[in-house]
Amino acid sequence: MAAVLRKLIQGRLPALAGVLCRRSGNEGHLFLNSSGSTLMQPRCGYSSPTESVIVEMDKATGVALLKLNIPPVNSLSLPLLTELAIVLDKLEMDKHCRGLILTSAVPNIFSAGLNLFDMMDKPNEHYSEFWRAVQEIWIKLYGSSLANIAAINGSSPAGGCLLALCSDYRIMANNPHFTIGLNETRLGIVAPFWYDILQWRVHHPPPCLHLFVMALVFRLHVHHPSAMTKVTRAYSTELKISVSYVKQPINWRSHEIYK
Ligand SMILES: CCC/C=C/C(=O)SCCNC(=O)CCNC(=O)[C@H](O)C(C)(C)COP(=O)([O-])OP(=O)([O-])OC[C@H]1O[C@@H](n2cnc3c(N)ncnc32)[C@H](O)[C@@H]1OP(=O)([O-])[O-]
Repeated sequence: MAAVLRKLIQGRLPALAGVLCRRSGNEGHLFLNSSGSTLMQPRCGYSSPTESVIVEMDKATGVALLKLNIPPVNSLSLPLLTELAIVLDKLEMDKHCRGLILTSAVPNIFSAGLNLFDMMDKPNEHYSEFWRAVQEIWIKLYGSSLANIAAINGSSPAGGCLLALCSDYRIMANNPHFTIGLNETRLGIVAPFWYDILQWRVHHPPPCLHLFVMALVFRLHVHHPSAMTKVTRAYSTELKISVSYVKQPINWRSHEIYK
């Protein structure tokens, strides 16, 4: 993974001016608490159970390791989405940061996708706020100037798959028990049309190409390589077109509709 990341971060644009996250000489773990403020901890620090996004910044490489840390399944609740958005903003503005790896601190689970309880028995205002937060994450990850990798170390259905697709590169643990894909249709949830845009980000075949194809076929798992190969061939034309759009920056004005 280190080699992949090194390759990806080559050519990273000079860091943005301004550092939102002020650091002392004590580089190491950076935690974001529920109020959005950061707490510096020594490199060998540990995460408090209440920290939902843990950031371990490696000063030598400029790579931040982001670990989702909401047991039992890292479901994307409004607070978690909000925290993640704040972390991404801070890293984007951190002149030391050149790339990030998104992974999970919860064993066997990357993310169970959107928190189902945020999508039921709530007032309409909540749904608006929740969906806005979902789209913010997509826009921030998709539009990030940092090289970003999803290290998928567990199951990653639905919105978890979205996080992976937003990244520049995906690496998934080879475990037959880990599943990934768009299962939300079973719940009556239709993937938004902007999911299509994610195909533009798919490059570096075959791993992320496989993942993209998985997003197109319902409940196809990574450990079915022969099925994957067939589907990949079937979509090869579309994928070639997609590659030309890789890293296409977001035009915020034209995406007003998503806000
Ligand atoms: C943007 C595009 C559109 C996206 C749409 C979506 O993402 S829609 C979302 C589509 N996502 C899904 O449909 C996810 C479906 N979930 C799964 O496939 C499995 O839970 C698993 C493979 C993630 C983990 O398997 P496992 O055997 O390791 O664990 P387990 O199954 O025993 O669950 C442990 C606890 O977590 C709870 N919980 C789980 N998910 C969610 C959730 N999303 N939310 C809230 N809670 C959730 C579960 O109820 C249980 O709670 P309990 O009873 O202990 O109080």
